[in-house]
Amino acid sequence: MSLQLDNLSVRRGGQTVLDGLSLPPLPAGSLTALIGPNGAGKSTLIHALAGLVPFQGEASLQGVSLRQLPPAERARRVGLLPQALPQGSGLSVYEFLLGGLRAAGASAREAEQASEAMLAELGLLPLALKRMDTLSGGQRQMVALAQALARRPGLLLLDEPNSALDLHWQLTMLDAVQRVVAERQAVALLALHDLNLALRSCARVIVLAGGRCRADGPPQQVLSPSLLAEVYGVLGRIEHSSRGEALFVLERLPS
Ligand SMILES: Nc1ncnc2c1ncn2[C@@H]1O[C@H](COP(=O)(O)OP(=O)(O)OP(=O)(O)O)[C@@H](O)[C@H]1O
Repeated sequence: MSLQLDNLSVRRGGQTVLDGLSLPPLPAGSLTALIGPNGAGKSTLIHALAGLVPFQGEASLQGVSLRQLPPAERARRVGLLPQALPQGSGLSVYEFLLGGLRAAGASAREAEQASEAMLAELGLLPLALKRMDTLSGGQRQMVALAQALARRPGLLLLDEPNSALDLHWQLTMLDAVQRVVAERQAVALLALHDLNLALRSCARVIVLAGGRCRADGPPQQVLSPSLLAEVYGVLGRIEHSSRGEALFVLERLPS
């Protein structure tokens, strides 16, 4: 499985938001971070790949054009965690997961098994019978991610999956994403602002700015002080802890 983007462009509101994006294939089995400043086009790329925003050019998963997939097949193959989370509803968490799986074509029995297994794997069983409209923002994000993961799609598109999560849940969720992606040999693209999570969990980082790819490669190579200054307008650097972990240090604005 791999995801190929070739000359992908998106116009929104009369502006070119993604400008002829071509990338070496995104591999299966590991996480790719999509980083870049606010307004760079990260969510737009994720929405285009999920079929929510029209695009020019080509995007194909294992040689199959995403644009040509019928909606039901696309729902089966592509799992999306949007930045704007589902609003509360009267559904229970368990029913919400079941609904996502059924919409992606699972039988009732498959949906029940996959929902229970994913809630158990993520430690979310205590929330199973809670109504969606009684959850906190972070709990809703966990449940929406659980729904995307439970379907075990070939392409996972996660838009800031950790933005509402506390430290424990950030690691729980990213580790679960890594497990599912490795087991399923799925392609995973995660829009992230937290460079330390990109360093910890992602094999590759794509830096978007102004709708174009400014850098692409292993995080420790890509996240150089000069790139951070150019793309974000900040002074920052990567340091290594005494245990060898790469850590991003945000210093200050340039004087
Ligand atoms: N529905 C829309 N209509 C018109 N323009 C839009 C729409 N959604 C986004 N844009 C524009 O597209 C550009 C890219 O937005 P996008 O949300 O993809 O950026 P992003 O990199 O995800 O930003 P952030 O980090 O702030 O979430 C921005 O200039 C934004 O104003």
